[in-house]
Amino acid sequence: MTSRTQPDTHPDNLDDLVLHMADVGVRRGTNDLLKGVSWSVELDERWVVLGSNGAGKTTLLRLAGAELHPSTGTVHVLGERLGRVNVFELRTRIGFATAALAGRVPADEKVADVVVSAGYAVLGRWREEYDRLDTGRAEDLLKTMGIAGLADRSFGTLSEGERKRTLIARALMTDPELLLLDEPAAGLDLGGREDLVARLTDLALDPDAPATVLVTHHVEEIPPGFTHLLLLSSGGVVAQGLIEDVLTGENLSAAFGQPLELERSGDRYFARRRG
Ligand SMILES: Nc1ncnc2c1ncn2[C@@H]1O[C@H](COP(=O)(O)OP(=O)(O)OP(=O)(O)O)[C@@H](O)[C@H]1O
Repeated sequence: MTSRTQPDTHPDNLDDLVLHMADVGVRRGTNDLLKGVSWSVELDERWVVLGSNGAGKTTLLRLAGAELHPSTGTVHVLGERLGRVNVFELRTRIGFATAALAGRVPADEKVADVVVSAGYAVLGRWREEYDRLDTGRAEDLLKTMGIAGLADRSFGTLSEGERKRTLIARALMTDPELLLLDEPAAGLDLGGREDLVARLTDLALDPDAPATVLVTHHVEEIPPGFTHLLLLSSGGVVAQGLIEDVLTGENLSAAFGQPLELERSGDRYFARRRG
């Protein structure tokens, strides 16, 4: 089992680290949602967080998004320690695309406005005046995500895949220093998934793109270009490090609690139960 050297509690290279967690636990009642998690993400890294239902992936991402505080241990996000920083300011530097956010977008909101309103940290355009630079950037992002033609449609009329792409465009609108994507391919059909994987690969390979963390249940959804993998199980880290080192049948079997074999085809991965 491969594991990167665990970071210290007080890293001296904090400036190069987008995320740094040291021996982090999140406890609710008697449940440990996360325990003993130590993890760091550098500026140019693109991480996949993989694990079964209930493994703690969303909890980990919410810590990274400064939406949650740890019960134990320390979390630094963009050099700021949670608990000692104004999280409202910190969140403006983070792009976060989640299904929970999709549920809060008003159904009659125009797609272009869902994206552009991120600059004002609001959902639902009201009286803000957006300048030409903002609307131009929103148009470019919709184009990058392949949905420029939907700019005037209302969000409620979009398919699942179109909604996911709109929310990724919104997450990128503020030019964030950290991009967090929670199960971006969940609910997509095969074509939609493959299209999204290709777009996320383009993003991963763009040297100007922010450090990115993508949560998924499926190795098939790992976009080529992503560099690192953290495997979670029952709130703990099974393995972490470079994808080519960490993504093995042995580690997957440990993370998902059953004998799994992994196949690699080109730069994509496939997994199935052994035997
Ligand atoms: N407030 C809470 N109180 C108690 N348990 C909680 C609370 N919030 C989450 N949990 C539990 O913590 C565990 C981890 O949840 P989390 O949403 O982080 O998992 P996940 O890996 O994202 O799961 P999924 O893949 O199903 O979305 C789950 O078993 C969940 O039921």
